[in-house]
Amino acid sequence: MGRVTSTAPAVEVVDLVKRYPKRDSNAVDGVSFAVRRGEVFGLLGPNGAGKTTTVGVLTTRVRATSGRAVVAGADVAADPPAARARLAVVPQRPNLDQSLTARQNLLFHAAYHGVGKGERVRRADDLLERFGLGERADSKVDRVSGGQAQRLMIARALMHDPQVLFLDEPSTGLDPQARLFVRERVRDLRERGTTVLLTTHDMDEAQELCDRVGIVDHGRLLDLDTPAALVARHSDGGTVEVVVTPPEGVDDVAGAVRQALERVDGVRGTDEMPAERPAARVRATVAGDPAALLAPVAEAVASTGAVVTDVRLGRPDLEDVFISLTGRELR
Ligand SMILES: Nc1ncnc2c1ncn2[C@@H]1O[C@H](COP(=O)(O)OP(=O)(O)OP(=O)(O)O)[C@@H](O)[C@H]1O
Repeated sequence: MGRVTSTAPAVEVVDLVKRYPKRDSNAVDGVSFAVRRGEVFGLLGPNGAGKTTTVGVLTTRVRATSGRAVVAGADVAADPPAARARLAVVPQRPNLDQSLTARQNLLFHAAYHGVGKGERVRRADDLLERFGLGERADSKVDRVSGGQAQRLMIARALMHDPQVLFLDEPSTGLDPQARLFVRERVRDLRERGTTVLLTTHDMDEAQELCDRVGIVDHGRLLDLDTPAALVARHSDGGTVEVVVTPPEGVDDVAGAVRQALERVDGVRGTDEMPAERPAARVRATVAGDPAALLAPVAEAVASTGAVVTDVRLGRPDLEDVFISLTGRELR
């Protein structure tokens, strides 16, 4: 299939609104964003934020109340078949055909999308191999594990060579190993130039996988940028935690260390944390990057005569961004 060669975005959403019947608020409440071609883009938000509904509209499964959505140049409302030919979706819940083998699931999907016979067989072999399903190719799907089913759904989605792949909560419910495998496959797809739009409520997944992340809550897009830029914009600072051994004859080493740390430029405050006596653990809340304060913190501790035996940096992440934007935790 011919690829779109212009610089038009892979996905474009303008003022999208979806209100389900008999609901008194919008599930998607005026969302606009664009995904670049070749990008891995994440929608990050808690359950009920409107991520699945947004993907539903983009994949022609949900009809928008208003607004516009375009995938690989096809307007999803005006020309759903064109959109469906250029996109693929891996839904949250498994929807494989249980009566078919793994290979048959792939072949039927490709046949439905009009891929010729020789090409279907070639693609199925290639994808079964890439997704580590070679040995499972001729097993009935009801015998495969949850992780294998997820891999098979992604492989199936790729059978018609989509330009944009939608992954709805790709690693929810998977064990750590299966999760890792899915993440590696998403990175492969990026290298191959496939645009990926994924939804997640897992900030580690968003931070690790996505070139850019849109933070959604209550149907609204609160901010959108690279994970690093979001963190820089919405969370200032982190923590430096030190474990210290007191010098001979000092009873309140924690108090002395806290006093010394509070005089360090960039330290906003300190707390004493539980520790095994006679060691003490003190956490300093700092402005900016905590790594930049390592040297002055070490110096301040040394000035008390205590010896540092452990240091831990607490760097801000997308969870802090979410809290800063909404006042609530993501999970
Ligand atoms: N078919 C439906 N009919 C009525 N309300 C719905 C329907 N689907 C979703 N909703 C509601 O729309 C809102 C957004 O749900 P949506 O599933 O899009 O959120 P989400 O961020 O994807 O969360 P999840 O990860 O739980 O799917 C929620 O309040 C949900 O209850």
